[in-house]
Formats: sequence, C-alpha cells, structure tokens
Amino acid sequence: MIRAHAADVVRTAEEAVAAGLPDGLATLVARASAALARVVGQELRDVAGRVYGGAVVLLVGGGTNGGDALHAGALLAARGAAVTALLATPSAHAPGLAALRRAGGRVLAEDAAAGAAGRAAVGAADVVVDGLLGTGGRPGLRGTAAVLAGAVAAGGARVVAVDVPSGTDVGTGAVPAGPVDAGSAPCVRADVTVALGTAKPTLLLPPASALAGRVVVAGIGLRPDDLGAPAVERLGAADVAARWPRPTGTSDKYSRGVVGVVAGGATYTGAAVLATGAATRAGAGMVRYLGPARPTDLVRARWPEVVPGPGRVQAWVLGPGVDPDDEEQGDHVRAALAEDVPCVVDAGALPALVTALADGARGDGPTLLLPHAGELARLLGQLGTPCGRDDVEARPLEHARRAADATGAVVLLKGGTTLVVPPGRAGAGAVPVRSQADGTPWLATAGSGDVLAGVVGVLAAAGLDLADAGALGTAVHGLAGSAASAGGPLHAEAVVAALPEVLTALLEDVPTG
Ligand SMILES: NC(=O)C1=CN([C@@H]2O[C@H](COP(=O)(O)OP(=O)(O)OC[C@H]3O[C@@H](n4cnc5c(N)ncnc54)[C@H](OP(=O)(O)O)[C@@H]3O)[C@@H](O)[C@H]2O)[C@@H](O)CC1
Ligand SMILES: Nc1ncnc2c1ncn2[C@@H]1O[C@H](COP(=O)(O)OP(=O)(O)O)[C@@H](O)[C@H]1O
Ligand SMILES: [K+]
Repeated sequence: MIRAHAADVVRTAEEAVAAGLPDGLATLVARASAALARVVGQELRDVAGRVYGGAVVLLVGGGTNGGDALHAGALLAARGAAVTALLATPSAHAPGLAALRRAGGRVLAEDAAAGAAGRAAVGAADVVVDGLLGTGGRPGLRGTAAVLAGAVAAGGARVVAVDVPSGTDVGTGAVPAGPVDAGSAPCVRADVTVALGTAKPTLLLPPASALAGRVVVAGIGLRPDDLGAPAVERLGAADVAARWPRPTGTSDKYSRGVVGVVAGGATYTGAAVLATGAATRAGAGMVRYLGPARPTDLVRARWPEVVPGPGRVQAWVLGPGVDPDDEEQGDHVRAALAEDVPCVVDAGALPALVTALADGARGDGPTLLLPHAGELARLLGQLGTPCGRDDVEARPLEHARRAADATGAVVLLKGGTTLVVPPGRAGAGAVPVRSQADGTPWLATAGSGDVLAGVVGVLAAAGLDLADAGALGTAVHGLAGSAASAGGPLHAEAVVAALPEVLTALLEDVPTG
C-alpha cells in the first residue's frame, strides 16, 4: 500500500515531530537528505558503476526541498562524487549551501546556472537531483527553474526528484501546460521520486503520476497518528488479497452473491459474453443475465453456468455494450436501478442513471459509475456542467469528484491509472481516493472495460463497500491483463481466461481470516 497525504497535513505532522527533537526541523532535514543520498548513490552505481567520481547535479530552489538536495549533495561529495549545485534562486538554503561547500561541492549562482556553465554541467551529469520545489511549490516552474528543467529534459541523465517532481500540482496531480524544450519546461520528469515521510497526492494522481517514475517512500520519523487518513492510496497485491471475499464452509451460492448483468444487445453481443464471463471467472456465487435472444444464446453457449432471465440479485452490472436507444435493455436497466441493491453502472446505462436520479427513480442502494474520460465528460454535460474529454484527462480527480458529488455515487474513472473517487471530501473517517495502476497499456482494447464491469460486480454482490469493490476489481483486472499480455497484445477474452489463475496466485499467499 502506498499512502499519500496532503501537503498541509504533512507539514503539521512534521512540526509535531520536530517539536520533540533537540534540533527540530534540522534533524528531519538530516534524515531526509540521508535517505535521498542513499537513493542517489544507488542510481549512481547503476548509471556510472560507482559513487566515487560520479557526476551529480543538484537543481536547487528557495525552500527546504532545495535544502534536502544540498545536504544530500554534501553527503555524496564526501563519498567522492563530483557534485555541482545549480541555484534557481538568490536565497538558497544557507545551512545546505555551507555543508555542500565544506564537502567540496561546486555551487553555480543563478546567472551561471541558467547559462552555458549550467547546461554543460547538466549535459555531463550521471544523476540530476530535482530540489527545485517540494510541498511548498505552486504548480508551474518559471524563470531560472524553468530553464534548468528544460536543460534536464533535453539531457540524458537519470533524474531523482526530492519529494515531488517540481512544477506539478502537489495536491491534485495536474500538470501545467507549456512547451517542453531545451530552453524551458513547466515541470520536471523524474525516473525516481524519494517521497519524504509519506507520498504526496501528485505521486499517485494522473497525469502528474506519470512524471514521478518509481516512488521510494523514505521514513523520516513522522507518526501515523499525526498524519491521519491519507488523501489518496494505492492498494498493493497483499491489500487486495486480504480484502478479497472468500467462501467459507457455510457459504452457498446466494450468500456469496448473485450478480445480475444487463449488457450487450442486438448489436454488441460480445459485451454480454465478456461481462458475464468475467463475473463467473472472478468467483460470483451465481450470474444472471438479462438481454435479447441473440446475446442470451451466445452467453449460454459460452458459459452454461450463467442463468438467463429475471430473479433476485445482490448487485447489478448495468450497461456494458448497451445501446442507450435499445428499448428492451433500457427497460431492464431502469427496473434494476429502481431496486434497492448496489448498482455498477457502465457505458450505455450512465445516461439512464442520471435520468433516474433526476426522477427520484433510483432505489435505495449504493451506486458505482465506471466511465472512461469521454463518458465522464458526457455525464458531466448531462449533469449540467459540460466539459470536454481533454478537460477530464488534464484534471481527472477534479472531474471525477464533481460527478461523485453531483450523483452521490462512487466514480471509477478508467484509464492507464484508474481513480476510484467516493462522494464527499476526504477527511476524518472518509474513504480516501484510490489510484490503481496495476495493468498494462495493452488493456486499452475493445471489451476490456466489459471485463472490469463483471469483476467489480462480483465484489459488489459479495457486499463490499463500492469504493473497495472498484479498487479491488481494478487491481485484479490489471493483474489479469498483465498476465494475459505477457508483454504483447491481448484480447479481452484472454483477460477473462486469466482471472482464476491470477486470483488463485493472489489468494494463496494470504491466510484466511
Ligand atoms: N517541513 C518539514 O518539516 C520538512 C520538509 N522537508 C522538505 O521541505 C519541503 C518543503 O519545503 P518548503 O515548505 O520550504 O517548500 P519548497 O517547496 O521547498 O519551496 C517553497 C519555496 O519556493 C517558492 N515557490 C513556490 N512555488 C514556486 C514556483 N512555482 N516557482 C518558483 N518559486 C516558487 C516559494 O516562494 P514564495 O514565492 O512563496 O515566497 C518558497 O520560497 C518538502 O517538500 C521536503 O522536501 C523535509 O526535509 C522534511 C522536513
Ligand atoms: N493505457 C492503459 N494502461 C492500462 N490500462 C488501460 C489503459 N487504457 C485503458 N486501460 C484500461 O482498459 C479498460 C478499457 O475500458 P473501456 O474504455 O471501457 O473499454 P471498452 O468499452 O472497449 O471495454 C479500463 O479498465 C481501463 O482502465
Ligand atoms: K522536487
């Protein structure tokens, strides 16, 4: 599990710990820079074979983030690395500067750093350490910081970011617009980010999460009680396994959960086969299918265990491959939405959900929406706040949250990184935003989302909270996609086929509760 806390929460937790330390903040900076120096040392060994003689360039802004970089540089210089600090500010962290100079490091003031000498240093660097901005940074680099980030983007050095990739929006993961060239960049792209004390939301939230590289969380002594609930979290395999529902000796098919699926139609028959197949392969107690004769026949031929026709269910999966103009499927969707059971609403059923909410026709059960970016833009339009797909992709958390707050549903926004956003602000007792990136880009293929809907339906029918169902289902869908791909193309049916094997491997390592 990776947990990310908001900048103000981290600052308060740091102050609480620092207050009890003889040297206060300086002790935390010493811990942070020691952890940072260890990671940079590993990268140097990887790139240059050893620390001694390796070329390290520090990009240094005006805050403590720059101080961390300078102190880490001093530790590396003491181990024989050739360390050059490029200052983006006239007022860099004074104790850090003094330490670096004492250890034999070189310091280029702003003018030289932004000119030919700075470019030459970046060009010759094995590792660049990004200490321009940390949790006190506003998004978007300007001035010398932007010039230095441009030089790094044009060079080939390994980049280690201190705490966050500078220039990204620490709280939301937005990436400021602006050209990236050898002369300027609005933010830094890192290969590794050393998160100090805890991760920050920008490391887990797209699009900025793509600029963080590998995330290493370095303990600096912050207390979990001071940090409280995270704003964002990413479940690991052990977290998924521990939460995945398992049958016991007294289970029967009904207690495990019956999933009702309204998917496909005369045109998109495959969605019906994929969604029902995913639900059976992910371990539903039973799967019911509602749809016209042709997809029903195909579902029965492929999965004889699926039960066609109406009946009681513990959760509905509504909409994969459903044409919103299909009257017959539309009737099934509306009837299901009116029931007091959890509903997982995808694709063609999303417009019907908005209508049902407006008409007071949604029953008394929780709802989980599964839009991709284009569908979320359309949904927001229907909810009275129109926007484009590009807007959603630039600020996915903001838009998913808007839809969650407007509908009262949990919103699972699909993509390379999938966000699961519950309604209401994060805070004491609130469920954090989940961010899962377990899959492979090969999952971007037709029918892949139908499989996800079926997997999530199993968890909803088993009685999981829908935010958990969304995150766990996304993780397992991603793992099954990776298993089906083996590094190359996959088709959605192969993801269904991979589910039992992936779940078996996942669950066998964790003892039953
Ligand atoms: N606190 C602790 O206990 C510990 C903190 N630690 C470390 O401290 C980091 C946070 O340090 P920090 O608070 O000094 O903020 P940081 O981001 O380095 O600099 C802010 C400065 O930059 C400026 N500035 C802002 N935006 C800008 C922009 N777009 N372009 C240009 N300038 C901009 C802003 O100036 P302003 O314009 O607001 O006057 C301000 O001077 C944290 O990430 C971690 O690395 C750890 O060592 C552990 C202990
Ligand atoms: N670049 C990517 N990397 C990993 N997973 C992706 C990527 N793009 C899409 N996915 C996943 O693939 C699935 C695609 O779903 P969706 O867009 O609904 O496709 P369809 O409607 O054709 O089934 C989602 O689970 C999404 O998270
Ligand atoms: K940084």
